[in-house]
Amino acid sequence: MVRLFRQLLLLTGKAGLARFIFLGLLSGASSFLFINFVNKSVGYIIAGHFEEKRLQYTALFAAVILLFVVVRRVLSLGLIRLSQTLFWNIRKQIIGCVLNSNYRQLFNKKADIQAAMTNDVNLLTTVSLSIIGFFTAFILAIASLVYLASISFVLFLITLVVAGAGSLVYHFSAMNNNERLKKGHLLERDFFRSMDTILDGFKEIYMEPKKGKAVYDEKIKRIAKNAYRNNVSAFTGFLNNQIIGQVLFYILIASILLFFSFVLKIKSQDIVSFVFTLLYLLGALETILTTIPVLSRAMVSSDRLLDLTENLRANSDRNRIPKKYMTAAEFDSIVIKALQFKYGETAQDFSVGPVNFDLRKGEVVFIYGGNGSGKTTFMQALTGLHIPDAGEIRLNGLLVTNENYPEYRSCFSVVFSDFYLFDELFGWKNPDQEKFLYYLRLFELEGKVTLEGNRFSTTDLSMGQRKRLALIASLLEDKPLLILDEWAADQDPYFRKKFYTEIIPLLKQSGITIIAITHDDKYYHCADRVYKMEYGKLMEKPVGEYAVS
Ligand SMILES: Nc1ncnc2c1ncn2[C@@H]1O[C@H](COP(=O)(O)OP(=O)(O)OP(=O)(O)O)[C@@H](O)[C@H]1O
Repeated sequence: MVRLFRQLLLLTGKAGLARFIFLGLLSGASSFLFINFVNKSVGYIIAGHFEEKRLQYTALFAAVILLFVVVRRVLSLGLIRLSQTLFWNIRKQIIGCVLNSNYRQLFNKKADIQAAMTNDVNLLTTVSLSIIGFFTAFILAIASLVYLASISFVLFLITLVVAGAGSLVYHFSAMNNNERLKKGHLLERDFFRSMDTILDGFKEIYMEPKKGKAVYDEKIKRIAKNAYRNNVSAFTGFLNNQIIGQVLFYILIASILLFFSFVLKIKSQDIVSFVFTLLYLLGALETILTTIPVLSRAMVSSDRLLDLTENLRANSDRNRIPKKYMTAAEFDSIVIKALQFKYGETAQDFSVGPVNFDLRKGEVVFIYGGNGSGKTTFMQALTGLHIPDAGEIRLNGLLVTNENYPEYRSCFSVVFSDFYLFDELFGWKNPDQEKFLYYLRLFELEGKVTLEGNRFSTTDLSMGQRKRLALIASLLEDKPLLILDEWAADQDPYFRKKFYTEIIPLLKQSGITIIAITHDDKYYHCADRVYKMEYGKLMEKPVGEYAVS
């Protein structure tokens, strides 16, 4: 609650919040004034001298209705704006944190982020709209209680005892319900995970519907069943509370009419006013009680959102935009000493290193090795995607540290084996069209794709062509180092030959330094140096071994 309040305060500022509170008070006051005028009018009507008050009360009713409309309009507009600002601010904040977060940490948080972006943010913003009703009802309830005390203090005390008993029941059951709501959120996250499995693996499911049925039966159905049970008991708990609250009030009203009015000898006019105000109080309490479950869910959502942003921030590696980009001409060397990287903490977790490795300007280096030997892991540690656990990296003699990692990473263009082909050259406003056309010819994609502004006309290409386009996009970035992870694996034999024997020498000639992970031993002679990765250890192999036979 406090965290949510702080978040709101950040958005509204102190003056803005004071304005909302003032308007909320006015809104509650206008509702209370209305009841008060109704009560008074009824009193005058019962007493038989309403005629002389008719004009005065016409004006008072008109004024209070006008006040109600104006205050509600201003308050509603303010809250709609606030809820939309909250909605987009939280989304932007989360995306900002995602963009700044550590690659390894982010990997495990996909489902959490998706659930937060859809469920939690939506809930939080819709609840901010129901706050008007809640706040007005709250003020009305307080004012009604004060009014009740002024009519009959004894009846007021009895009302307080009944309200207190209702609140206690509510409080204890709400704690259980909130736990259930938290569990509901966890189930929602599991649901998103399974949804991802279905959407990402749809090709495989389409080919073998048994897979889809198994995911449906074993995951979706189980989650739905658990979520159904959990949510039904949470909401039943809230509804039961509501019913208990209402029944207590009905008993109170009936007791006042049938019993207390005679025992306490209260004037019939006061009894009418008391019961009338009690009915209004009941309405206000009903609004409060129905809004509380939504508020509780919003509180859980807001806690989850704040936990997520705090967690993302804590794991941020401040992946800022580099202050300076190195050109190919400026690049001289990368020297790596005793680099080590380990996934996780246990003895079973795979590790790479210690690796000693150096790379000079314009070199072409190939790395090969069995599946799972650690080639990609090494490449990810070399490029700064994974931060090494030990050892040092020097770029042009300068030690790479946490402070200059962004500049270091920006020296590499990478085409990952599981690359993502952006349909726009994001971050490059005016790409060099001539260079693009040159590469398009070189990679034999002419007539297949064009560059419109910085957007590709299409990315609906074959896998091999998509990889060629991804490489072109990387080359347009003009980085000194090019890293390729099994790039040629999807190319046909003709283009594979062209890639190793023509394209790589051309790129080398233009000053680009290349590291390629490759299983194409037929072309290892095209490299200046060849390394083998085995169980996380990198060993240099003589290139002569791979001379063309
Ligand atoms: N995200 C990860 N978390 C934990 N361990 C991982 C992760 N990714 C890979 N590994 C482990 O690291 C080892 C090396 O994986 P890596 O991808 O580096 O191998 P590779 O040599 O590139 O293999 P391939 O030729 O199959 O692509 C694997 O055996 C795997 O157990």
